[in-house]
Amino acid sequence: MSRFQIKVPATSANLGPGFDSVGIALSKYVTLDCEPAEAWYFSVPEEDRPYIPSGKSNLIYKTALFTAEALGFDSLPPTHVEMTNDVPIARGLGSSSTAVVGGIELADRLLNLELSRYEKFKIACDIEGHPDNVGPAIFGGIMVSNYDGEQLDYVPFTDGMEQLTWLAIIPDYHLETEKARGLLPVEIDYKEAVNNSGSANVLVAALATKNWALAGRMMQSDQWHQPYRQVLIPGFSSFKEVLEKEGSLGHYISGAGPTTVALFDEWNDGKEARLKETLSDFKVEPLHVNLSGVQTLVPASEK
Ligand SMILES: Nc1ncnc2c1ncn2[C@@H]1O[C@H](COP(=O)(O)OP(=O)(O)OP(=O)(O)O)[C@@H](O)[C@H]1O
Ligand SMILES: N[C@@H](CCO)C(=O)O
Repeated sequence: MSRFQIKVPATSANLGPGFDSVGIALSKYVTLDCEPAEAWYFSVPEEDRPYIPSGKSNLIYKTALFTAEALGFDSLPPTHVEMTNDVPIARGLGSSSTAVVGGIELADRLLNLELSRYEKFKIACDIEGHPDNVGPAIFGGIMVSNYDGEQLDYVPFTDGMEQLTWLAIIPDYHLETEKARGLLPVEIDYKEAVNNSGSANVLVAALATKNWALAGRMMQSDQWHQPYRQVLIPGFSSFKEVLEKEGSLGHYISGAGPTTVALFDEWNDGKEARLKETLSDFKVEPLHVNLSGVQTLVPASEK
């Protein structure tokens, strides 16, 4: 085995009413530089060490082993994985998906599995439970998908996405997905569900036909999860006025939160400077679509 590098994009899930079903890959990355070693070891950036273990309890390793075992192998060649992480942990930008998708890619490479993207997606869904983050992290672009525990149906699309800016408004605290899911109701009224499903359908049709203004409006119409989760995001109710003043088409809680993402079809330095000043309690980062999904790169000297 030679040295190689795996690069996995961040993702933003739900996009409002596309709950557990719609997601986009964005221009922030976890990079894993891998080389043969005597024993498994993950070099984790200092600020992430309280949350990401360096040994075999690391989610990347656990996922790689799960993948290997699912394919009939009982071990993986020991590897030193040096992680560079630009995807903040537990902020709603798909950090756990970067680990899951990175782990599958790692097993694929170490054991020459040559899994298809569909096979990787299926394994990732079995681990993550829902497809909306792992799908775009594997394929890039926007992914619309459904997984019922057995059947995985999906439609990726990328057309026209490059022109959009997805502004991430990132608080400086963690919110674990498990906690944010714990706030959701067990049941929902039939009429309300029909209405929510209608909003999600219009969201997807608007994205597919590049009707960005309508897509933005639908992002804000969500009633599946945002009304229940807003309480965990101080300041969320004040974003609308601030963002609309700068021409935002709509905004939503990214994944399980606490990051909010706002959609812009026109972006410039002036908007960025003003929003950074107004939203100074948050890290404000303009992001763009990632079109490739996860990639493995082998240095020319190792080929
Ligand atoms: N690079 C990584 N390597 C290993 N484990 C990671 C990595 N990044 C995240 N994790 C694991 O995933 C957990 C965070 O997952 P969680 O689902 O709560 O948040 P998220 O994926 O960032 O948010 P969301 O799913 O809403 O987008 C961390 O506590 C850690 O256990
Ligand atoms: N769809 C998921 C994304 C976070 O993993 C949620 O909102 O809980």
